Amino acid sequence: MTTCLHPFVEIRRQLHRIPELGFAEFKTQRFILDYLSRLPQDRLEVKTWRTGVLVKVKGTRPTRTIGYRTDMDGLPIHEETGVEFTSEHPGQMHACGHDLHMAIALGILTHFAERPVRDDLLFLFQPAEEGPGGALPMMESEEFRSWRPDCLFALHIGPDYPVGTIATRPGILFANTSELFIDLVGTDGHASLPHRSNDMVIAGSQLAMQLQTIISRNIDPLDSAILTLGKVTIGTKQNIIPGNARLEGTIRTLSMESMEKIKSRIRSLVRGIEEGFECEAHIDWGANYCQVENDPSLTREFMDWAARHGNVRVMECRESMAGEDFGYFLREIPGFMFWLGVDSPHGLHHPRIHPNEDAIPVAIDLMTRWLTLQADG
Ligand SMILES: CC(=O)N[C@@H](CCC[C@H](N)C(=O)O)C(=O)O
Repeated sequence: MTTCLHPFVEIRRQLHRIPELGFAEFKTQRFILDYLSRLPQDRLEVKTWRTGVLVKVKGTRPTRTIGYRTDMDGLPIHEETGVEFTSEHPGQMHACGHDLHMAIALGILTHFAERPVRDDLLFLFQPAEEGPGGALPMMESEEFRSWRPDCLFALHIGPDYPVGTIATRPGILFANTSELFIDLVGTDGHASLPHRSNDMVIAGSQLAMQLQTIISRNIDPLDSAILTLGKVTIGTKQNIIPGNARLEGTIRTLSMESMEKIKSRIRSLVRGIEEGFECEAHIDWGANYCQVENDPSLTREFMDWAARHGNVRVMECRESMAGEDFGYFLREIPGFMFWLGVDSPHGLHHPRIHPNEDAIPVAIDLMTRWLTLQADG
């Protein structure tokens, strides 16, 4: 027996098959452009920027531009869901819901392409959210600046929330982030000659432990901050003293002050390791995202409206220590982001994340009505 899928669930599944990493979303961009070409064209204007897409749906009597943003990229994760629409790209997976985000954006866009409203609507398909960050360069592009919206909205799937629930808060929703890469360089040698080498196993593991003192000893306990080392690479063989160590991680804070303080402590501890172990060190901060700070009054208005007129249950949530480069847009343009409940037993970035697709029509309906309210006044 074949079941008839909701059209945007089908689209989500097609996108799920072709995850691509940041700024390599070539098939994804092609998929979106092909889809757009099948919509009524009379009110659509389409531009590309790198692997992203910008779509304007022209209003009937526009006075402003209402924006909606989705991200596009997948992650370097080997999928283990076992679904029949599993990733066709080995080692790459939509494990952060960007396939759902895009399907929802296309659903909303389709509605307005067929039923225009008074104001212009701008849909941003933004690449590279997972890194190195597409929001900031997209904002700086001529393509964006010439169509800059007056307000901007977005959602992120929330595996911890049931379908039919949305969660958000006025003010900070997502943390400041900074990647962290530290290289230590000592001297390789024979395992039996420690006095003639300079062992980076000892220096690197000392540093890994010392870094964990920063949050517990230097940050106000009532503030929130994280320093996670996700990868440490030292050595090649059990009887070789390795002269290189690489520590890779991420820092999360709810204020720029804490971020600066943590970076300053990292610099000091790394200097201490250089001095104490007579090695050389190099720190690279990688990609940095600013916090997602929801506009307080727009967010409150949305939460009250959704609770009364939406088809959803609305929760006021706590801040998340995840990062999102949507924060760069909200630094300049009023708007908000919210969690869309998708009730997955496995969380974001997990190889078995399995969002409940019933959330897709819920989000399309909710945001179509919210954007209509914004655009028709
Ligand atoms: C929603 C989500 O999971 N976002 C990512 C953003 C990555 C930021 C950056 N590459 C880093 O690792 O610091 C997250 O890991 O929170």
